Amino acid sequence: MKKIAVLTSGGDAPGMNAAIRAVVRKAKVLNIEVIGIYYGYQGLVEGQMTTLQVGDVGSIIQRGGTKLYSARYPDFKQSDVQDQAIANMREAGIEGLIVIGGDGSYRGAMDLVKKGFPCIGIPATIDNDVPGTQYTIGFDTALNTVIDAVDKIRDTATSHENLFIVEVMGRDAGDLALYAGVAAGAGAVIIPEVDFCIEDVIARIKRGEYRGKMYNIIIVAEGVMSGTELARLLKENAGITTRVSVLGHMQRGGSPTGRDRVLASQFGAYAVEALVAGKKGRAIGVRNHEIVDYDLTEAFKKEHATNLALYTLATELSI
Ligand SMILES: Nc1ncnc2c1ncn2[C@@H]1O[C@H](COP(=O)(O)OP(=O)(O)O)[C@@H](O)[C@H]1O
Ligand SMILES: O=P(O)(O)OC[C@H]1O[C@](O)(COP(=O)(O)O)[C@@H](O)[C@@H]1O
Ligand SMILES: [Mg+2]
Repeated sequence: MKKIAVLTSGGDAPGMNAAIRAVVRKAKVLNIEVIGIYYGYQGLVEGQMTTLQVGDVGSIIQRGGTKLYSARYPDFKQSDVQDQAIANMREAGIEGLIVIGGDGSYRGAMDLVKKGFPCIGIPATIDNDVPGTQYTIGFDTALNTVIDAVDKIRDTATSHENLFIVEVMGRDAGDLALYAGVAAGAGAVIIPEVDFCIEDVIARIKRGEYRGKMYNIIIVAEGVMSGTELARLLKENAGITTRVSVLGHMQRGGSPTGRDRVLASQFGAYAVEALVAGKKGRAIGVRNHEIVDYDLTEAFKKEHATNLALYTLATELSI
């Protein structure tokens, strides 16, 4: 293999740049040229690409976002659009593609594999919702961003004895909300993987009040409902007044944590090795500290499993 390409797709995640850097540098070690595709699948179809030299990925390991830009490009579900992407890559002499993204991006990659073009997926999304890997690039950074935000909200919540609802991203997954809830000591965590019961939330708040807790912080994952909706339910069902803080896209930004940088570096290098070894339609992941590869379809056909033991712990520790 003499020439490969790399792109970033879907929601950006801190650490994507570190993964791009690792791909380019590992490829250099193996004497392989790397083409960077701009704007994810859209750029692939429109032929927006450039050669990435070792120096082009200098000083990006510490930066959030993605140097290659990203896009959501629904047209990529169309077979003829995918054919165009493959034609562009073949014309440019590209023999394999590394896709850095989430479950949606993996579907696109698998379609290319089915059409005979080798692809490897690197999981990068703050949602941590890619089945088959315990962690995705960006999750740890986003988690620390949420923890920092909740810590700050706690300062004002305690000072004014207010009850706060913090709405956290994650699409249909509750990992970000759950891990942040444990790490920031939230009074309650509401995630899509556990049936929602307004009475339970109210009981939790009342129990806190009974033991003298005059403020509270409830973390709700966006996949369950919005913070505003939860505020309305608490008001209507128990007359409880809350303030709502929607953290929004700040959760996707910032300099990646050490953990995300290391993971991204390992994933990037491993993906290049996998392509060179002739693998195709494989997803890279981490399981019990070991970097592994597995069937790409497993990453979007299976359900993402959150850590329910951690949920139990969260409820136990926030009595
Ligand atoms: N079923 C699909 N078939 C082909 N391409 C897809 C499919 N789903 C998503 N994609 C491509 O992957 C891109 C990113 O997917 P998205 O779900 O938005 O983000 P993520 O990859 O982070 O989960 C989409 O904009 C689209 O170009
Ligand atoms: O910025 P957008 O396009 O509104 O997307 C918001 C979504 O993107 C995310 O930040 C990341 O999701 P993906 O990794 O699937 O792209 C989700 O947490 C959130 O629901
Ligand atoms: Mg996704």
